[in-house]
Amino acid sequence: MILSIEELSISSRDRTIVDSVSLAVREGEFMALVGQSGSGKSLLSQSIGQLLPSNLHASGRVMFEGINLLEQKPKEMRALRGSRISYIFQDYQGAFTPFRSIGGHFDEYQKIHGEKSSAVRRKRAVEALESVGLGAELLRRYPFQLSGGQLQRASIATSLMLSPRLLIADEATTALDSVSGHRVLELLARKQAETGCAILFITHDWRHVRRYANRLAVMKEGQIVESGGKHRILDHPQHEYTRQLIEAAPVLSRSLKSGLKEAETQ
Ligand SMILES: Nc1ncnc2c1ncn2[C@@H]1O[C@H](COP(=O)(O)OP(=O)(O)OP(=O)(O)O)[C@@H](O)[C@H]1O
Repeated sequence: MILSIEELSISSRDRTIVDSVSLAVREGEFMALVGQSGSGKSLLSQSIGQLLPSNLHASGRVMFEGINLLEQKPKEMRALRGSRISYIFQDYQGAFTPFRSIGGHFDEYQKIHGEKSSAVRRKRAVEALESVGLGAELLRRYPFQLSGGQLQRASIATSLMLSPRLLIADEATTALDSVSGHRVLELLARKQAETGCAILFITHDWRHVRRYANRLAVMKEGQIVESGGKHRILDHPQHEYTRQLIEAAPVLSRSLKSGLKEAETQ
């Protein structure tokens, strides 16, 4: 188990938003987290990296490589984030400062994580860009000179540069058109196969669940109502809410065969 969330609750001053959730992510697996808007998926994922808004408090345990992340000091968490645990967000544009070149971002990221040699930083940046299908010439460009899909790929390259063991992707493809979104997912799946990192993938898109996930967890009103192997849940959902979600997903409500065909042509 790479990540074990045990009885995690997240509360504001006047309400409990995530209520005693337990969830495990295994080494190297692709775990999808689904559920209606506002059910607490993003907050759950933010709590793993101590990224919750300051008015919210997390309790319980978030065990990663033998340590409870909720108890780590901010400095220790900063060292872990980006190196052992990485995030990819929907708002990838927010990850870039407008007037710093793409190369500048890669450089800064590595400096923060202790790489002192500028030659090594440059080499790694080029490799990282190439690994997501982008050329070294992009290093000199500024964020506004890249398309949405290119920028998201550049942000993924940054997230994967230091070979994290856990990648948390919160609606990473939502802001992209379906072709770019599909490319990003293919890229993530390929990088996962190469590096063996686990992925916790938050999505509303059941085509992605169908195609890429190994296991999934379904969240409703701050609780996980069902989790397990993808095929078990998609073919034999136990919880009424899961059934409703699957029925509401246009691709999945048809037969498996046509659902797959549609996903493949995206
Ligand atoms: N800083 C905050 N203070 C108080 N409540 C918050 C705060 N941030 C989020 N919430 C509330 O917590 C609930 C869960 O939010 P969260 O963003 O985790 O949902 P989600 O499942 O990720 O939704 P979506 O699928 O739309 O992204 C929502 O009701 C939201 O309004």
